[in-house]
Amino acid sequence: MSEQRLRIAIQKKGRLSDSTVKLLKACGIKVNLNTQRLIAHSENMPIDILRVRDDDIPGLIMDGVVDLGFIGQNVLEEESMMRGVAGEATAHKVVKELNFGGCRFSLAVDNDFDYQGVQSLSGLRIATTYIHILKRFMEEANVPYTSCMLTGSVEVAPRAGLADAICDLVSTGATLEANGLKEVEVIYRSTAVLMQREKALSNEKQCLVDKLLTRIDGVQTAKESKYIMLNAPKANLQAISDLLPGSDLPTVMELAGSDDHVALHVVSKENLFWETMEQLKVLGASSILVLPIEKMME
Ligand SMILES: Nc1ncnc2c1ncn2[C@@H]1O[C@H](COP(=O)(O)OP(=O)(O)OP(=O)(O)O)[C@@H](O)[C@H]1O
Ligand SMILES: O=P(O)(O)OC[C@H]1O[C@H](OP(=O)(O)OP(=O)(O)O)[C@H](O)[C@@H]1O
Ligand SMILES: [Mg+2]
Repeated sequence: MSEQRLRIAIQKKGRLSDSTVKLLKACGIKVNLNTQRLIAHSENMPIDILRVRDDDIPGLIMDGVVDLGFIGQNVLEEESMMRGVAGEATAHKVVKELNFGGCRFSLAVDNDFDYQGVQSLSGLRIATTYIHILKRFMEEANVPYTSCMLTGSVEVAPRAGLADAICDLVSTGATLEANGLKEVEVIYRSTAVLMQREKALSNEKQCLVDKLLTRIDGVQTAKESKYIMLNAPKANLQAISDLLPGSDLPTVMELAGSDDHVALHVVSKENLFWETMEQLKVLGASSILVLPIEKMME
């Protein structure tokens, strides 16, 4: 691997992989990730993509072996605490928060457990993957407990008799429900982030990182924005514009053959909900189109 090429670590297979690969592609990085190879070289930029288990990504950045890494904040936090205890290097920079991988790290117990607050867990055994984040929470709450470290299938621990409670990642809550568990305490909220090694990069590499960060902003803003087109009666133009969420100034255009209606186009920073569309309709708007935006640069 050449020192001149930017090294980016991504999760090989799992919850973050698809969104990360999609983001890299949307940023214009051409790379063939259809093979099983650990390292993939971009065809159009001096970038190498390393595909590893997510647990390994923070360490690779903290040891300066890799320049950038896409990782869940929960894994980053856990690794930082673990290395802190072991006296190992933890320095890094979080250079971008990402709009995927959103989840919470929560305590959960059996549905029939009489939970009266975190004190109810006193002296019990809690299964988790992220033992340090759990430890910090329980110490702050001053509740003694025993931890049981499991790297997967944490939700089955109570039924299997391995633990009395669990602390695991939750998004929809479907996995908890399927295992007869209820969420009782959210102890950490996480999204995916882009992290960079602490030691300065060469000018060329840093320029490339800056370009990538601008492109990520462009992709993320575009994803949250919509291009809205509609026809509106001139009499209600102001009322209609006021209803459009977080929008820039609209473009108003003549409609061929109509004296009392105009076409209105606007980029909105938020999605347009059905309720708002119905209100627009009441104000006389018609032919309302809400279109996705692929890229943006402001
Ligand atoms: N249900 C979820 N919804 C959204 N994001 C999630 C969810 N579960 C986990 N995540 C986020 O995605 C990250 C990766 O989750 P995943 O389940 O793929 O990890 P893993 O099984 O540890 O993978 P690996 O094999 O790479 O170690 C988590 O650390 C968390 O930040
Ligand atoms: O609240 P939910 O939407 O049900 O999501 C929560 C589940 O998602 C994650 O696991 P994942 O499905 O990624 O599989 P894994 O256990 O193999 O990591 C997490 O570890 C939970 O088990
Ligand atoms: Mg993992």
